[in-house]
Amino acid sequence: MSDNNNVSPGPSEQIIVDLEAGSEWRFELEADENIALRVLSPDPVFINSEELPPASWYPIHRHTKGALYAPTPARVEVTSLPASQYTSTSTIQPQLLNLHLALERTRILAKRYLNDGIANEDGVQRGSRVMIVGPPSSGKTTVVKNLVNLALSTGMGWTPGVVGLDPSSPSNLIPGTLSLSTPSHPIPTHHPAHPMGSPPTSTPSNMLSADVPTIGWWLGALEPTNKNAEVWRALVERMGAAWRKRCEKDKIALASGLIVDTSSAFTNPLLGTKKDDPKARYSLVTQAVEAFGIDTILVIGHEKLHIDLSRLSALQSLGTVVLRIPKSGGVVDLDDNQREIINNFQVRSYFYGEPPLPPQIAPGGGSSAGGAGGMGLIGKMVGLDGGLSPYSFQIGWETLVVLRVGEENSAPSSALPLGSSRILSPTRLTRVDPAGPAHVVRLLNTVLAIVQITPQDRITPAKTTELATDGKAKTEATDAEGVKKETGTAEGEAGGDVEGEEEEAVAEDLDAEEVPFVEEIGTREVLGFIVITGIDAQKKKYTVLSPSPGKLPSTVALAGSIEWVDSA
Ligand SMILES: Nc1ncnc2c1ncn2[C@@H]1O[C@H](COP(=O)(O)OP(=O)(O)OP(=O)(O)O)[C@@H](O)[C@H]1O
Repeated sequence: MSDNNNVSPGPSEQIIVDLEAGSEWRFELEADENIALRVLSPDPVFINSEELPPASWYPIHRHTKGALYAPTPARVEVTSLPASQYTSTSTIQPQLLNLHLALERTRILAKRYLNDGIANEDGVQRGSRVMIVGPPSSGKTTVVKNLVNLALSTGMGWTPGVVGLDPSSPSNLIPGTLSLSTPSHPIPTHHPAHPMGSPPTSTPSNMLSADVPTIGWWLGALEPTNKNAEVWRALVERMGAAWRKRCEKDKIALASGLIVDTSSAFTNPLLGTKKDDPKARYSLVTQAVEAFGIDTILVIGHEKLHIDLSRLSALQSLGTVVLRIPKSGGVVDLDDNQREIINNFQVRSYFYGEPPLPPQIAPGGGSSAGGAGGMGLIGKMVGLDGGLSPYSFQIGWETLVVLRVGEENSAPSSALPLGSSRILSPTRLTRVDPAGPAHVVRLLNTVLAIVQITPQDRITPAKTTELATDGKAKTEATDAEGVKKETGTAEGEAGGDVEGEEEEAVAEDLDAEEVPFVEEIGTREVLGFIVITGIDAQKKKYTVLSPSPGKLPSTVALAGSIEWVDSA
């Protein structure tokens, strides 16, 4: 590590950072620090393996932590020097590059095999599927991003799948989501909100359409726990199936491989261990390996985890290779407060798009174009996505059907007759009763995931609480056998408000206590997200924020424990 003697004031008070070959310039931006960078030397400089465009300004927003990497001596101009910055020659970039080369070899062999039928002596038939695991703040997401950007920079046209199994730092959606995306261009590092790409743009037809095509599934919590493990398992199964389906149709996706980011909860050996198999260890890791066909697990740092996973018989029988890579010395340990700030930022940019450039770093050449009182930068700025215009409207309690998924949301067992126990599906749906005051208050500021409903998803009212022969009370949701045939399309019935006008109730037969949908809708991919920003108990209406004007694509929504208050 070296101190600031690599930083010097340049001509006309430029701030210059000189990087020696193979070194990193690391920075941590505080809440009031926004910077822009430009490369002055001829050789390339990288940020998370994306090459900085030569001579253009590259803005980096407040709260971002990261590093520039220079393989050869480089000179970079910075608009202002962050309070926390230093250079270091201890970088893991060479290890990441070696990994990338190994993955690239597999991709090329797989492509030859899939396109031209040319077999290879290693028997490679598809791109590698790699899962990164490690403790909190070990640099998992950063490693994923580097490997993805390295693959996307080769010019080979790869479209690697990126799986976000870390709902606390979701790739390109909002906290509480699991995602599968297929970026096709190197992903920039302008702000900490979306490490794997720009937030979705607002289009009425599909709220998840984005620079990076993404499918999302809603866990509604920031990490897997023993309570939501069954919902997690169901979601991961579905994600694995979505990736398999994609690969069946798309040989390039199959050859490009898959890179999976995981929750730090995966390091807990007992996470998801079931009562009927108490000896199982790392059961959610094994399940993800099976669901996605993972062939390589990369453990960051953590020696014991590496040994544990290498010895796990379930992984050995699947033939999964477990490798260990060093933790970068630059990784910043984020505290709860910083995580909360980033999570809020993620939700905000889902609705509002990229934040506008702060006046100090907006282009403007000294004019006021950069904003009131802004100095403005002279020179070209890299192209940025614009802001989005979300839309707020009111919708009736009866129109928006809010559901919760999972066992933990059902009534407490203490409410059952003495000596009874209930048998519940772990992914059962519970309708949030809008008339129950406690429920309604709990929904304020709640983020909801919208799910698509088809007529086949509707069922007749659930049969409930029948007494089993042993005298125990048994509660079951009605399953698809009870499908009620209806004629109209879901879209025709389930609409959101257009320009503030409230729609009629979805279906008159909705009883607040019953969930008239098959359980499977609780774990299917989501169409987008809304937030309940207000509740009018007298008029029985919610005020919701939606990313785009017009009809909601469905009025069935899943709640979780994710809340958001716009504090920007
Ligand atoms: N070499 C580096 N120099 C400076 N900052 C870095 C470096 N590597 C990673 N960081 C920063 O450290 C922070 C934590 O890294 P990252 O999010 O990749 O870790 P993680 O293991 O995925 O965290 P989580 O606990 O959320 O799962 C991020 O803000 C990241 O940008």
